Amino acid sequence: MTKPAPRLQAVADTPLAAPDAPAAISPARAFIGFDHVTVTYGRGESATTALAPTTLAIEKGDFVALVGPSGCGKSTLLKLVAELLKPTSGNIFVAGREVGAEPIRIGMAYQNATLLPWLNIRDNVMLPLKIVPPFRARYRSARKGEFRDRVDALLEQVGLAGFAEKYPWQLSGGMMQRANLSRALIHEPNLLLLDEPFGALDQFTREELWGVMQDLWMATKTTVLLVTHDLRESAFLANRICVMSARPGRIIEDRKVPFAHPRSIDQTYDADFVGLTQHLRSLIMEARAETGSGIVAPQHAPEGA
Ligand SMILES: Nc1ncnc2c1ncn2[C@@H]1O[C@H](COP(=O)(O)OP(=O)(O)OP(=O)(O)O)[C@@H](O)[C@H]1O
Repeated sequence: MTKPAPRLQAVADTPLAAPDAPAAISPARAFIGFDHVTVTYGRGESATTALAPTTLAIEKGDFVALVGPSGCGKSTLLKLVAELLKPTSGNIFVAGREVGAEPIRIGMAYQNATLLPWLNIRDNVMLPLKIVPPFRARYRSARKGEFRDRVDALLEQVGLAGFAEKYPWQLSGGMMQRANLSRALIHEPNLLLLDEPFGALDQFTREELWGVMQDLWMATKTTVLLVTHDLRESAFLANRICVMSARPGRIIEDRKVPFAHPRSIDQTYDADFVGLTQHLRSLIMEARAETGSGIVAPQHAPEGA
């Protein structure tokens, strides 16, 4: 079995280079860049510092997984990128500009599929095309047939062929998440933000959707930021994993995942793969132990183990 990588101590807001650390680039030149960003919620005695000074540079086309103890600031980081939250200090860059300077197309999917119950699946998935420029103008100029074909093609790609006319309540949880992912991707986002989108699914459905997500990412090469508690999921999908400390969160390790895509579920039981997830787990266990807080999802044991 491959030896787990050595534990790395981070002493500043920039993590020490892991053996497979991505090349260092300046946040201002990155596709997504965090430059000494902090977040404190509230004020005075009720203030909670969620994010300690964090510097991070994500390149276009990266699939980055954010893992760490519960409450360490992973979702906070996603909200900053989506401009749902402003940093308390520091600068955030998107596509080489200050966040918000030039809007980019963002797709989002969360743990609970937020499909509108009164729309069928096709109309749910079509929604961003009605709202987001430049598609909005084309939708108004009666290109609906073209968009309908586009939605149906994507539904087929995610395994929902024949379900376009169904309503969300007629689908299983896994099917709803397939539709949710389709809606997040239909408008060809430059950036996909995923906050535990597979967290509520059973293991087999989750693994199926990892395959769907991997295929979609390989086809589109959209930049993805995935928050997950499932370390196997992070190592299956991402080409880069950032591990965060307990709150106030900071990145304590930033490493490339050394396995070529496409990856198979069987591969996740290989010694190298298990070594990587064990290493991530030990980092998070140590981070949790520092504060006595946080929840780490158990690793899935190999079948028959
Ligand atoms: N609006 C808010 N007001 C006050 N505190 C908040 C707010 N949002 C988040 N927090 C706190 O900030 C910290 C980080 O929250 P965040 O949701 O980013 O963590 P997380 O790593 O995504 O957690 P989990 O893995 O459990 O989903 C937590 O302690 C949380 O309680």
